[in-house]
Amino acid sequence: MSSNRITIHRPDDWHLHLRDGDMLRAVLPETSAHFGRAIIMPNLVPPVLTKADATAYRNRIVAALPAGHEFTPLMTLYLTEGTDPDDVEAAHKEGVISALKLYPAGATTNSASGVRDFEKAMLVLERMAKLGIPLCVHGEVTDPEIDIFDREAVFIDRILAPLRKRLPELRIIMEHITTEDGVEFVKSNDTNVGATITTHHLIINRNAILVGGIHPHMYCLPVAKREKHRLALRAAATSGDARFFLGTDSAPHTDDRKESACGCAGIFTANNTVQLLAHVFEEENALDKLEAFASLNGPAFYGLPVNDAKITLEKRNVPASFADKIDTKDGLVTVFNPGYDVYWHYAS
Ligand SMILES: NC(=O)N[C@@H](CC(=O)O)C(=O)O
Ligand SMILES: [Zn+2]
Ligand SMILES: [Zn+2]
Repeated sequence: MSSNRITIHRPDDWHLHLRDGDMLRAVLPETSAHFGRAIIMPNLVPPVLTKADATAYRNRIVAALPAGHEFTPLMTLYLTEGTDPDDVEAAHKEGVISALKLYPAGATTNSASGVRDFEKAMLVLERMAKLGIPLCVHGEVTDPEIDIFDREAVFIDRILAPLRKRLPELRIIMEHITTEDGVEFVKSNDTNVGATITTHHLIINRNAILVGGIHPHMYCLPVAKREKHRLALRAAATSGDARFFLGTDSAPHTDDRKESACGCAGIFTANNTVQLLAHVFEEENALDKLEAFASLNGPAFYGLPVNDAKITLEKRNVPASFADKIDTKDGLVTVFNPGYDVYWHYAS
């Protein structure tokens, strides 16, 4: 493979926020232009709770797809203490859902209906383990005494490790890992545990949020950590280890809600992720591992085929240009800016 040109199977996004209504219509094309499939997060207001909710949401997504875009939304249900195991089983057997999503109550955007008492979710989790339905986890504790930079590591110790012991057959994806602890936890388990890694957590550390002023467009949850953690994430993503795969966590919020006294968490990367990843993997001398991370490991974990289509990226001596804002009827959404030019383009 020449280091200036790379052909890979079309990528998928294993963690994506599309929202609904006007926002959905504005952001969906930015994903469907690049990705074959995406795991669609259920944290709408109100959340996607049942098979019927997921079916209706999937139909709204498909209806919003631009002509000519080939894209399959993979739906999830939002796990609550009231989730009905029989509804989950029916949604799985009818092919409506690909996973359930666990939000500790209060951990992140629209997580108020999440789980407080994990005992109350055990019946559903046991059914999922039996049926092989994966659990996507937002892995942060919400205990106010725990420092925000420690919340992922503490979640692993308090919640995830005990859950693994209790239900070793449950397939778990630690979403958007941000720490060396997350990487080590995945590696110390078998193939029933995987993790998604975002584009932005491979690029920024916490300085990007706080140095030289406060940068609301660099704020997401879990919050970016110190540099050693970014390096651990880079090593995991570029290792080829099948348990690590791309989940952009592209999460649109309008500028007025980000640039505020209490700004929302979420970074939008749908439209520049693929080119940014080529840049990152080249920096790590690992372009040959890009396909595993973006296109192969995710489908393997979810038991799905790899996309037939291929894409070719090439490095040119002119920078790629990306929209820096997405125009929506709700307002502008700022796109993640890595702070440098990227020379990777789709080959025409
Ligand atoms: N990642 C974020 O900072 N925000 C996500 C929620 C989430 O994935 O935790 C969102 O819905 O905006
Ligand atoms: Zn999350
Ligand atoms: Zn998310």
